[in-house]
Amino acid sequence: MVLLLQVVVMGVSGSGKSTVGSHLAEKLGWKFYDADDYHPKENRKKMAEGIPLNDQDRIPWLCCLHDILRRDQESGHNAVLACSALKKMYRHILETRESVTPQPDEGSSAPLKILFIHLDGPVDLIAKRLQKRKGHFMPASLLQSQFDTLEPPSPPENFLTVSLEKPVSEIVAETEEFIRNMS
Ligand SMILES: Nc1ncnc2c1ncn2[C@@H]1O[C@H](COP(=O)(O)OP(=O)(O)OP(=O)(O)O)[C@@H](O)[C@H]1O
Ligand SMILES: O=C(O)[C@H](O)[C@@H](O)[C@H](O)[C@H](O)CO
Repeated sequence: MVLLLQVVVMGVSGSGKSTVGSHLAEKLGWKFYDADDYHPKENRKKMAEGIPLNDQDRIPWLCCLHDILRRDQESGHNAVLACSALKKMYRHILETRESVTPQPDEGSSAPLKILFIHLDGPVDLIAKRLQKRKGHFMPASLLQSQFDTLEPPSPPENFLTVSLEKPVSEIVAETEEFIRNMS
C-alpha cells in the first residue's frame, strides 16, 4: 500500500480505541501508538481522581502526539494512533499542531493526512464494558463527562464512524477495507 496516511481511532473512554487500534495496526502492518502512554502523570492522576481533563491539560499532550505522527509521515511510515480526540479542535491540533485558526501570515507545515475512525455506541454498553475492565486508571465515573465533551466528527472532516457494538474483528475488517479503497 503506497497511501501515506495516519489513522486515529477516536472515541470516549471505553469505546475500544486501544483494542481496535492495536488490532487494526497489526492487520495493516503499521506502527501503533496509544495516546494513553503519552499523558503526563498529572493528567493520569487527575483522571484517576475522577476529575475530567480540560483543554489546558490536553493541548500539550495533543501537540506531542502530532509530533509523533508528523515524524512518521515525514519518514514515510503509516501509523495508527488510539486517541480520544473528543473535540474538533483536538482533531485540528493532531492535523496541524495549531490550537487556533492560523493567521494567514503564519508559516506552518502542511496538515497531516489523518483518517479519524470514530467508535460510536450507546453509553450503557460502554459503561458495562468499563465495569468489566480491570486495572485501568480511568474510572467509569468519568464516562458521562466524556460524552459531554465529545463533538462527533462531521464533514468536511476525514472520518469513518463505526458502531462499537460490532465485534472487534468486524470493526477492523470494515476499517481496513475503507482504508484500502482510499488508496
Ligand atoms: N468491539 C468490542 N466488543 C466487545 N468488547 C470490546 C470491544 N472493544 C473493546 N472492548 C472491551 O471494552 C473495554 C474497553 O476497551 P479499550 O480499553 O480498548 O477502550 P478505550 O477506548 O481504549 O478506553 P480508554 O480510553 O479508557 O483507554 C476493554 O475491556 C475491551 O476488551
Ligand atoms: O481525552 C481524555 O479525556 C482522555 O484521553 C480519555 O478520553 C482517555 O480515555 C483516558 O486517557 C483513559 O484512557
